[in-house]
Amino acid sequence: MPKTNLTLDAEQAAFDQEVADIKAWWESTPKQRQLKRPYPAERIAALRSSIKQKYPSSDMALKLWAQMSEHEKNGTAELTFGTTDPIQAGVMARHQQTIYVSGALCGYSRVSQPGMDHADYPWDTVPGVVNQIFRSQQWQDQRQRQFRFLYPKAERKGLEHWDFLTPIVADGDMGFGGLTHTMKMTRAFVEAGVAMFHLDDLAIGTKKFTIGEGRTVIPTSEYLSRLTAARMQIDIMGAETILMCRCDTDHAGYITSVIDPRDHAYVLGATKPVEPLTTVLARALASGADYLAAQKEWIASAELKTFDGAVAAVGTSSPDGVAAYQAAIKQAGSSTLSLSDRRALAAKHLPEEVYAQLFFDWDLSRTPEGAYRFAPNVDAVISRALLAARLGEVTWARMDYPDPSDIDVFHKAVRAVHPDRKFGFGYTGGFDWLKAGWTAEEVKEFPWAACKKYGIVWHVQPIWALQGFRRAVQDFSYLWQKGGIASYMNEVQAKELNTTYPGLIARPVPDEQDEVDADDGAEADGYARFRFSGAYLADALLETATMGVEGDQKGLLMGQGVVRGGGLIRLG
Ligand SMILES: C[C@](O)(C(=O)O)[C@H](CC(=O)O)C(=O)O
Repeated sequence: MPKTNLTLDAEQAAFDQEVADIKAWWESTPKQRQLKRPYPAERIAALRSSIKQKYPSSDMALKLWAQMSEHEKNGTAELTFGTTDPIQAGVMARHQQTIYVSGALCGYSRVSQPGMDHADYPWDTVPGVVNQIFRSQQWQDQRQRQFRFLYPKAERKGLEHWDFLTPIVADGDMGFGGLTHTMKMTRAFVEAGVAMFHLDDLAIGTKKFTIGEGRTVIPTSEYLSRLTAARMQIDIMGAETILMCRCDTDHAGYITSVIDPRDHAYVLGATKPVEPLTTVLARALASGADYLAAQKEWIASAELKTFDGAVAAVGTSSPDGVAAYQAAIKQAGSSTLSLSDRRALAAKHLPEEVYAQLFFDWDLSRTPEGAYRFAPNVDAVISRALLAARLGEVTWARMDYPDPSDIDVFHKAVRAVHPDRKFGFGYTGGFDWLKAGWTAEEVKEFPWAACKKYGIVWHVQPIWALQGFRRAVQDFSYLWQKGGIASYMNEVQAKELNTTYPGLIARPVPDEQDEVDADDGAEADGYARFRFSGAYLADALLETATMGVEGDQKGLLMGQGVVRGGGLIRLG
């Protein structure tokens, strides 16, 4: 017995309509048109549930997209920083257009078991923090709105009016597992209200670059599948959520697999017939020898090189053969050539006796975890970013070091193919710009110059709450310890009571000015505190909820008359 009344014809018609709607949506805006999905609309329609939902994430994404487009047009940029705290996020609304929820910060402080930036917390941790911040933004927005409507129209123009609904950009790290983890995380982000999140190409469980061990990335094909999984989930939800394709290949030290020929040019192998590294390391461990020293010694003995490097080294006696090889791989599309294609071209272009001396073995240098050694250059990052660009609207090449040449070459190369591309840029806490070759003047101008020159419209200092907030807390803790309540009163309270933070103004509603002026000082102070706490929103809610209650009972229900003027909505 069928369990639904839907006829086959009606089911098909609804499906066909859905497919047509999806196709029209994908063609409807430049934001959508730049995406080139590897799957058809029919697939997405079939993967959807029949209940259509609308997500605030779409509103926030479109708002962010408009902000970034405006920056791009005007040669300006958004500068934000990382936080995980709703209160800080609310204050940021004054000068920032976006909020960044950093994975490193979440792992440090928003989990039951804190740790460093290793992305080893559950996949729903960052979406959970985004959700909390987004709800608090909505509350701030609601509180401000109600406060504003305590004033008649003419007087509202004297009040500061902030946009608390600041689009949230979040750290999706490497998607936290297999593709279905990535989809679940994506769904959680969309449901949480995120405007944009980034996904990178780091390997799962090996994010440890912040302690200098070298990053491990995944093959290009796996990175693209990861991004596709996220895009697909966003499409299934019919959302506008922006996907930022972050690439961490710059200076990565390892790659998990060599399944994708597009990575082969950068994989290192032993060019001497040495023992496998794993054998040497196992022996060192068994004998109690220094593991790192054994590894270092092995690396020196293996003379690690890329295959092209090995060809160049062995071919010093045959510069013509090497040049012919290099020309051949260039002609064949160097960045996509597999190792066996390269070997065949080396055999063809090097003299026989030179080719016979060529030794290259990338298995010998695999780590005990099975990863291959990797030596990518900026071209590798460009190739990945170009392939990823069709799946996400914004690009970020995460760099360990602000190398002026890499920054320049990377952005120009991607823009040469996608002239309208928007980029994000992250500053790590340890960037030493002057050491990297920038002048003080260039550093000062960087955020704005980078927009005009490269289209970098969104800049983030992700870990401000580690460096900047720590500093602020230290300063205050010293002040409080030394100066007690007097310094609190002068340095904190006095400034805050005069704050212009919308809706937290210690200012009475105009109609009641006289009443307050007539009050004795204590009451007036109480009134100010009442405003400061923002309690008027609760009073307005109570007042509205008790509108049907008569006479004296009303005062009781509303809590000893605390509502005095606080909740009355004046529309004028
Ligand atoms: C942005 C980042 O992913 C983060 O977790 O905040 C980190 C920050 C950092 O290490 O400085 C990153 O860039 O990987």
